[in-house]
Amino acid sequence: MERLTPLLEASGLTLRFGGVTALDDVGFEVGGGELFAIIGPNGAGKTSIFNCLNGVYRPQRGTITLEGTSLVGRAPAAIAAMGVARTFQNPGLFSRLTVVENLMLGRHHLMRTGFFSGMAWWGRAKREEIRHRAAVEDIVDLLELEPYRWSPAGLLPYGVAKRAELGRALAMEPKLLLLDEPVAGMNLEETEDTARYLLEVRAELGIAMILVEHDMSLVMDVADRVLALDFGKAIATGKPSEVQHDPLVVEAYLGGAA
Ligand SMILES: Nc1ncnc2c1ncn2[C@@H]1O[C@H](COP(=O)(O)OP(=O)(O)OP(=O)(O)O)[C@@H](O)[C@H]1O
Repeated sequence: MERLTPLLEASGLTLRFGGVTALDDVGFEVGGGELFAIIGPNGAGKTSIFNCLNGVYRPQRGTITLEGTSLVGRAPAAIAAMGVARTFQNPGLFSRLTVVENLMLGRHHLMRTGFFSGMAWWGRAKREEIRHRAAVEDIVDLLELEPYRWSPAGLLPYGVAKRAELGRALAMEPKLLLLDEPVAGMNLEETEDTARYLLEVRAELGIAMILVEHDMSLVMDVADRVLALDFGKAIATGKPSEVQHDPLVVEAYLGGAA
């Protein structure tokens, strides 16, 4: 039977910093529309994987392909333009701009019309503007950002700022979204809201997501599959319930807590 090509394929990833091996022969695949989580104790290599995926680090060995096209050696901006978006632990919004303006900026790379061509082709520029505004409105609806649409991002409560940052990443219309600890610093209610929004993004938009997260209950609730890392090595991959009970994973976490 013919095997479908996964959206993202990483194989043999090895990343060293001097004597430290941050990633040691790590491989995984993410399918279209899949919510894939990466877990592991502090220093296990989770952030290093994100930095390899988005071109901040170049692994010494291994391959990464998005729809069959290699990402290794490409600059972060080129990888973003290929459809890989990322959110950060601390929201990186423009604090003086409103939520809607921040979301519009997320669409900047999709905008074709510059100022002068906009003057010459007013009709086309107008149609493009309407299309971008409609796409932003869909995200405002999906993430329930309506009450905050005119608020400067710098004045948003923390949980809402993280949601607006998710919105800005979605506005890029990515194929793959990298979420770096999306519930770090959130209270229980904000965490539950985030879980709901992530599930809605998957259901409504079908965007594949990779989630790095310390909050195990969130991972267990939302992830389709989980990769567990320890000391830069992949120690388990599978359904959340399988990985949670894997002896190597239990040992890695208990070892870390001892
Ligand atoms: N720029 C760097 N220079 C030197 N060592 C690094 C660098 N980045 C990461 N490392 C090392 O690589 C290893 C993996 O780090 P990484 O940040 O990927 O882990 P992590 O799983 O994301 O940890 P945390 O949960 O604490 O964020 C660690 O030993 C770390 O000290």
